Amino acid sequence: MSFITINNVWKSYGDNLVLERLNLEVEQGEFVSMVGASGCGKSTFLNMLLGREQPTKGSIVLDGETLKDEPDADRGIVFQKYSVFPHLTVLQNVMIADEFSKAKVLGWTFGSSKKVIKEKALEFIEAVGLTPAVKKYPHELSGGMQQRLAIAQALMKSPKVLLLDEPFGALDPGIRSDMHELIHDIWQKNKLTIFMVTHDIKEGFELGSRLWVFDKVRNDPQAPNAYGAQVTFDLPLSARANKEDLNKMIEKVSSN
Ligand SMILES: Nc1ncnc2c1ncn2[C@@H]1O[C@H](COP(=O)(O)OP(=O)(O)OP(=O)(O)O)[C@@H](O)[C@H]1O
Repeated sequence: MSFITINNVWKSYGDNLVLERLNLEVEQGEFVSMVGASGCGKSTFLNMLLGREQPTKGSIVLDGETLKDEPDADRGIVFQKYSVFPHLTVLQNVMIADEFSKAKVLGWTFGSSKKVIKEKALEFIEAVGLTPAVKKYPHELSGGMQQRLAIAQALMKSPKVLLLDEPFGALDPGIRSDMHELIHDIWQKNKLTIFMVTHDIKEGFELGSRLWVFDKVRNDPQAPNAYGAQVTFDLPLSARANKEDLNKMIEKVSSN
């Protein structure tokens, strides 16, 4: 059995059918990039993986268990908009991300467990390159640094699956490519399974080990909500596609 199995998943909101007939299998350690037109249901799909939304029909099975109907520590998420706490330092922001650490950070628990959490937080802070900023507050950080902080927070929960919803959409191109390196390294080192929504098809090709294109196969102009999107392309990608292959693949997907 695959690590994640998506069994005939349909999702609608009222009479708006957003996704239909999704049948997909994902192995542990895959990095799935997801692209598609605005409004075709990519975030909705991510929200179902997170457990924040339920399929209208069908099921999603993670590691042998049907997903519960609420988010848990198995799945960490990083959004385009930074989710850091403005009144906490970098270190406190990462420590508080630990599921059980809230009380400890606030001072109700002292001693060795707090020390362990701090050590773990410092490791992730180092992994995302924020060690020099450990005592800084979010308003003292650039956009890229805040996003690094959000990634460290997500990793702190040791998720089996990392969900990225346009994580680099708000960043400048130079910083984006640094972040690509970072997320690629984190993916490899932690053997994570990653799902990333992006509007940048090139980013999807560069970063993923697999690319899904969401699109509507059927379209009724008289009833635009009657049909949902499906995954119309499921392309395996080499570890890091070279530029020439990349351009060929982009042309192939863009012409469809
Ligand atoms: N909570 C909700 N209630 C009702 N409709 C919703 C809800 N969430 C999403 N939708 C609808 O589902 C459809 C898909 O939205 P979704 O945000 O998943 O698309 P997307 O592909 O991620 O779009 P974008 O690329 O613009 O972020 C849209 O028609 C949206 O209005």
